[in-house]
Amino acid sequence: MIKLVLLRHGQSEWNLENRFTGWTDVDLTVEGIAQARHAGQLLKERGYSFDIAFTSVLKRAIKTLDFALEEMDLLWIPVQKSWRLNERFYGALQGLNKAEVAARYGEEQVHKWRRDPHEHPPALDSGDPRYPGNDPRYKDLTERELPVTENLSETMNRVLPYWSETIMQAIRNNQQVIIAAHGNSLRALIQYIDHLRDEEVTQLDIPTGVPLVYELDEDFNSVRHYYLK
Ligand SMILES: O=C(O)[C@@H](CO)OP(=O)(O)O
Repeated sequence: MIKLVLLRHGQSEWNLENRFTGWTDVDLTVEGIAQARHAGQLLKERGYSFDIAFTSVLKRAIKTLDFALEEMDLLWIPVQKSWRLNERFYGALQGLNKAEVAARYGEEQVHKWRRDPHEHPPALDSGDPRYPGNDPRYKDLTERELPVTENLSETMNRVLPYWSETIMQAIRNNQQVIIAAHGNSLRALIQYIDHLRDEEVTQLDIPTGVPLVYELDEDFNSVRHYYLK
């Protein structure tokens, strides 16, 4: 039986301020750090250990992983970072307050932007300082790969190659894996692993800093899943 641990980052500064975050590289709050440490303590108490970790190139996920691994005395394991595990790119909404956007465009529209797998948030243009093409960490991405907006289904399209080519390969090599990532990159992965319909993924909200264990059979079919609490 394969046990895969998924961990959404701890509370970030913009979770707290209720702002659309996406690829903005905001830090963890004090509460977020405590959540990450608690996640590591729980994993240790329940006997989990890891051979390799995967995370995004955003510090809220990287630090969450590090705090959790520190609690497990596993800071030494290899960590692979990929932009493919980044949060969904929220386009021109990044930085805006979710309640203020709802007051302006209506709750229904904001709900669609946030949870409809096929709805695009407004795009930003490549001259915008928030355009990732200006950020050295994305210098190896092609223009096609650099997003100006993303819906959940496009997030899934860039998460899945990393899952099937890199992470599944590590699992096949009998490595115990933890993935520390983001609300929407994990939702995309879970939709795929658990064969969720669009309506089901719309209902799925993953809490910050709580380890989510997926048990998979040898063909990577989901058998059951549960949060460690
Ligand atoms: O702002 C974001 O990037 C995400 C995660 O915090 O928000 P939402 O849950 O609205 O998709």
